[in-house]
Amino acid sequence: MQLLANDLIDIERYPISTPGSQRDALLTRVREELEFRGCAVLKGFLTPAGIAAAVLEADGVADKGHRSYSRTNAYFTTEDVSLPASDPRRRFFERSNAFIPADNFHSDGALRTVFDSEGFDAFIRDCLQQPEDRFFRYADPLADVIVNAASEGNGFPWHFDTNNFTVTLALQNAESGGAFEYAPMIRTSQNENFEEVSKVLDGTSEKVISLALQPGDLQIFKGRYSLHRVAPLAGPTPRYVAIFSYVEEPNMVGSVERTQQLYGRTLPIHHERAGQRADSLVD
Ligand SMILES: O=C(O)CCC(=O)C(=O)O
Ligand SMILES: [Fe+2]
Repeated sequence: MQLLANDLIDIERYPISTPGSQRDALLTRVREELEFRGCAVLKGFLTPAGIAAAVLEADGVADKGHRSYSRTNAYFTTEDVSLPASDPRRRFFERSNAFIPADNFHSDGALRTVFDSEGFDAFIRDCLQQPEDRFFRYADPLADVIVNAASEGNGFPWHFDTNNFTVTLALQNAESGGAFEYAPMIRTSQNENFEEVSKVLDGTSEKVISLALQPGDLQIFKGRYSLHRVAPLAGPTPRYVAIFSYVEEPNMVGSVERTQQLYGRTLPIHHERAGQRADSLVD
């Protein structure tokens, strides 16, 4: 049976591809949330049928998730012992999440049916108020559409994203825990703000916001500048979140090191394009 985007997305509530006052009002609300907190949520973006189809798709490829459960710092870099031990670049945490790489999600599956639906990219770009020449899909064939499958344990510890803009679709929650926590706009492309980053890692920052997302919720998030994590979780049910990534530069892919860590493999494109970045943040 062919999946149709209009059955998967609640288009009555979220007419993302229909110009008009309802779409305009939605854009106004989302832009405000993005401006003040670097994050906006569209509750119930997927229909119940959309949630069911996406969970079925994720379950079907869950065994393709890379489960290295490695220790990572907020920057996905290897340890630099020349730095003081307290430096946030030397603070490593355990992960308990596996990423199901993008090449497991096919164009006729639920996730790409939503992602590739007419007007989806344009709506996200409008929300983010990005000019056309500063808004591209992440060109990484292992990472443009992935599922974060987190099982009991530490979740996905504090980190920054390489891609500028992340769009997530919550699909399934664990029995407990797994909140999305973030420190809005804690760094800029000019300033790493290691001091405040350390406070977040220590659990002493007052900047952290916690969101309990429900299956079907769409979240737009500026993850390159906002330190964030999936809080520890418990119970036998994996937490599934689909992630669609966008960047400000064309042709951008993940670094070799990060791709190897997250997906357990790299492709020639990761080596060919190593180091192509618009900024010089750590990663
Ligand atoms: O699963 C989530 O809610 C977000 C995961 C995340 O931060 C990431 O994959 O970079
Ligand atoms: Fe992230």
